Amino acid sequence: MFSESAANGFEECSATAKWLLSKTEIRPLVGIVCGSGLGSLADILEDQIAFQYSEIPNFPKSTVHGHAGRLVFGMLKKTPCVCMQGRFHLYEGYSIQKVTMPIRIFKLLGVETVLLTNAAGGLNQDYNVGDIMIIKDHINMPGFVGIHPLSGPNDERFGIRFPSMSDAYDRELHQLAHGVGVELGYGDFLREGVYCVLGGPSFETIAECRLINKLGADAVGMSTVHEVIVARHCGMRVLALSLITNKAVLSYENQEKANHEEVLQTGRWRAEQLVKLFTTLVPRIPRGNNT
Ligand SMILES: O=P(O)(O)O[C@H]1O[C@H](CO)[C@@H](O)[C@H]1O
Ligand SMILES: Nc1nc2[nH]cnc2c(=O)[nH]1
Repeated sequence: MFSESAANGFEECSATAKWLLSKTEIRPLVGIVCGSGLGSLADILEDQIAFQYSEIPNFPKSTVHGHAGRLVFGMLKKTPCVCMQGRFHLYEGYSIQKVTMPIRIFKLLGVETVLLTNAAGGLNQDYNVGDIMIIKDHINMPGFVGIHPLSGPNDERFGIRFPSMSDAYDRELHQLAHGVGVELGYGDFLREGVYCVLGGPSFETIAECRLINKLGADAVGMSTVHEVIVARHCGMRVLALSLITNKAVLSYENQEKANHEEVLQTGRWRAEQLVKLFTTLVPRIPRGNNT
């Protein structure tokens, strides 16, 4: 129906948002994106109305194990939410515009705050598997070579041509998440750090891990950053969390190898704590002050 070059164009996203709004009375203020193995976060929503991605006009399909491919609307305490149970990645073959299209749809649904989660490899040698890292900043590796979700003509209806990214990760939400984590007794495995995105789908070599660690990254993955940029471009506030699902291999003495099954297993193991974190956090998110 729509051409790929306009995959996240205003008209295309509006048509999809309009279709969704005609099927549910929920008007979400918070949008949640579930990372690999973290799909159970959607279960926290009450009075659910769920759509398979395949039935939503103009929506991509999930192809990765651990990403169910459902868009779930529901209430969390008194907050209306929408949750992507499964996200899209560049390595699936989607254009960067298609990967980030759901974030623009969030905006057009009325979402003010986006909560993103991902599974990531821990580069910081102090990190352990199962740590939850509040992302304070990112390194957009694909962006260094022009693979950027805002490349191409800018549509002012979404945002400005040159958006700042020095305030990409909302400091108030960061403090809120940290406070809730401590309150729930998660202090021992709560971190804050820098996330680096690479294209995937292969995991990193040892030399690549060493390089990005030296550049200042604490964790590495294949998602989130494009979504953050698009969310900030259109003025939604962002909180992003990485679950450290495996330790990145930085030494030739180490025989370990990253693998997707371990990533999913760690997701299932920590899901309960993430569910509690979100259930406590979401009702405390301030409303109506987009930046
Ligand atoms: O970032 P999410 O979607 O959590 O998934 C992460 O886990 C997968 C690798 O196991 C990659 O897709 C990586 O990006
Ligand atoms: N690139 C990358 N993505 C991941 N997702 C989960 N773990 C990893 C990892 O070690 N590297």
